Amino acid sequence: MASVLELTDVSFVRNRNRILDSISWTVDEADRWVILGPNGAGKSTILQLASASTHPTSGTVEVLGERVGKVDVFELRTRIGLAATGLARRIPAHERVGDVVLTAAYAVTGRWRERYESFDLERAAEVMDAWDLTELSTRTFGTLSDGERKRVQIARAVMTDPELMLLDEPAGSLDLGARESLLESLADYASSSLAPAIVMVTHHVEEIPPGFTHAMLLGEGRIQAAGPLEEVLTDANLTATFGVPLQVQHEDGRWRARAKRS
Ligand SMILES: Nc1ncnc2c1ncn2[C@@H]1O[C@H](COP(=O)(O)OP(=O)(O)OP(=O)(O)O)[C@@H](O)[C@H]1O
Repeated sequence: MASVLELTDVSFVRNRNRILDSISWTVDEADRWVILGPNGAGKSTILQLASASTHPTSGTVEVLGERVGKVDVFELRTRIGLAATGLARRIPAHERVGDVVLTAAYAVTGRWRERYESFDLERAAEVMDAWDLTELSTRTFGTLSDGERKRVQIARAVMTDPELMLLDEPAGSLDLGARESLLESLADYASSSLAPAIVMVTHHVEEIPPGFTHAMLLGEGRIQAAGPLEEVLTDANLTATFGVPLQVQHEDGRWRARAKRS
């Protein structure tokens, strides 16, 4: 099985702060990973490295077989789907939903003079249908609810058929109904043999979509545990990572965690 992402002994230091420390991690093409950890653990920084948006201070990052630092990152980024809040902030509020998805074909936000081919238009329609956005296609991005915006961001990332999909807290700030419906869509997407490798950052085990295969627990910039979900999501590992006694349950493909009663 080919690896799509390989971090070898990666450290990332900013303002003398060691944000990531000696991270070695491999993602294979059939993997669906979740990265869990407390605030400030370094989760989003790992996604920035994986999306070739930044370089490690030491160690090496290989994305889709290309070594970051030795390759044209603009070309490489077109092969990566990224749905993150920072990116969503760059989408103009007046942009129509259909155009937010379509403009991913040119890796731009804000439709201008690009000439779209009929296959771009067909692909955008297909993706909007799969992510329940067809009825919203003429609405402007600024008028959408948080849940709808998350869907649009993911659809935009899916649009270019990426070889690696990176999702930063896709269910963060969603109400229960919006969360459940998004998780269902993510589970459908993840279950397709055509879907790329997926790495999703979250704070909550409840947000792990059914069908995800692996977990990394990150604490203070270090990997606390990484591997198949069932091996990693144990009471002991979650307790050590989040610093409170936790009890984890797994039922019907979903995970739950709560404080252990003494
Ligand atoms: N450019 C920077 N300079 C200094 N510190 C930084 C920089 N970027 C990130 N940090 C710090 O690195 C740590 C990890 O940040 P990161 O956003 O990766 O964590 P996270 O696990 O995604 O957090 P959260 O769950 O709160 O989103 C934080 O303490 C953050 O303040």
